[in-house]
Amino acid sequence: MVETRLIDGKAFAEAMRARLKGEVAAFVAETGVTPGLAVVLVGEDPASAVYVRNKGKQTAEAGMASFEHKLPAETTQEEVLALVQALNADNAVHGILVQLPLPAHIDAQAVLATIDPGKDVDGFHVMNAGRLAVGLDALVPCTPLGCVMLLKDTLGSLAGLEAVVVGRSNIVGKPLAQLLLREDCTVTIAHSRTRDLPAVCRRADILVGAVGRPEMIRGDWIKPGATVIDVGINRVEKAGGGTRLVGDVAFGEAQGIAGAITPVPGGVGPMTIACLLANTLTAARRQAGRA
Ligand SMILES: Nc1nc2c(c(=O)[nH]1)N[C@@H](CN(C=O)c1ccc(C(=O)N[C@@H](CCC(=O)O)C(=O)O)cc1)CN2
Repeated sequence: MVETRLIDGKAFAEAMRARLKGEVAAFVAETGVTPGLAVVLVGEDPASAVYVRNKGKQTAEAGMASFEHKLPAETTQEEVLALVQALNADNAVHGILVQLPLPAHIDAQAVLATIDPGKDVDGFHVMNAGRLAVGLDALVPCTPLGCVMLLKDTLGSLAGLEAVVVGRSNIVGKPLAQLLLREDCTVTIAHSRTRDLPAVCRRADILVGAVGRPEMIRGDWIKPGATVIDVGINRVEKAGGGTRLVGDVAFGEAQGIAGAITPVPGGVGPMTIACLLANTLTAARRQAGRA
């Protein structure tokens, strides 16, 4: 039986935001420029509306300017592209984020491709994905960046560790694999067609769940002592009515097996917005020629 340590992403993100607030104040004093983040929300998805509200609030708390653009669900692709182009040209805006998912009639790839790569604080533009893949400086997707920060804080050096990322999305799985490779891990990306997924997971010193399937990764898939990062945020029905959030990992079963694990909520989720603020400051520094 292993004693399982809880990785407190909420506390880590709070400390990071406090640090960033100081760095933003120093940047403003030095340059006279206030970093600005524009967030575009299309439609009325309730979870997205909460995330966008929190982004605006935390951006302002960090001393940065927040520009929110809320568009109705029936907005056309051309209208979204025109807004992104206007934000690209706006000198007060250093970071642009289009909240995902977009309504089905909008081609998300076309929208992401229109964002100026220097203002792409989500790191989803192919230019940033490519730069990350070949080891050049890039704006890095926020959730994977947050995962690696928590891992390094928990484990120190990640060099030589066997990492298994379950999930191959462009937003989390693929960029996270690139970041872990950059940390000299031996990386496997597993997915729905992987043969004997439990056996692949059992090899992992670092096991990441990023599939969006509630509690799919069971306790007996975890190698004793492994560090488990749960990126899943799944809302499920509670037995007595109402809903609760669970991750992609069966958290209760992981107790006594994993060496350390991120909870849901309060693990990886809060790191996403903290890293977004960090990317916005990085983008502003680069645009001001200070990085
Ligand atoms: N353009 C983007 N769209 C989306 C991203 C993204 O990084 N860029 N990620 C997710 C949503 N997301 C941010 O946008 C996000 C998700 C979760 C959290 C978070 O703090 N979660 C809390 C629980 C929140 C709750 O109660 O529902 C936690 O895990 O503790 C922050 C941001 C998809 N879209």
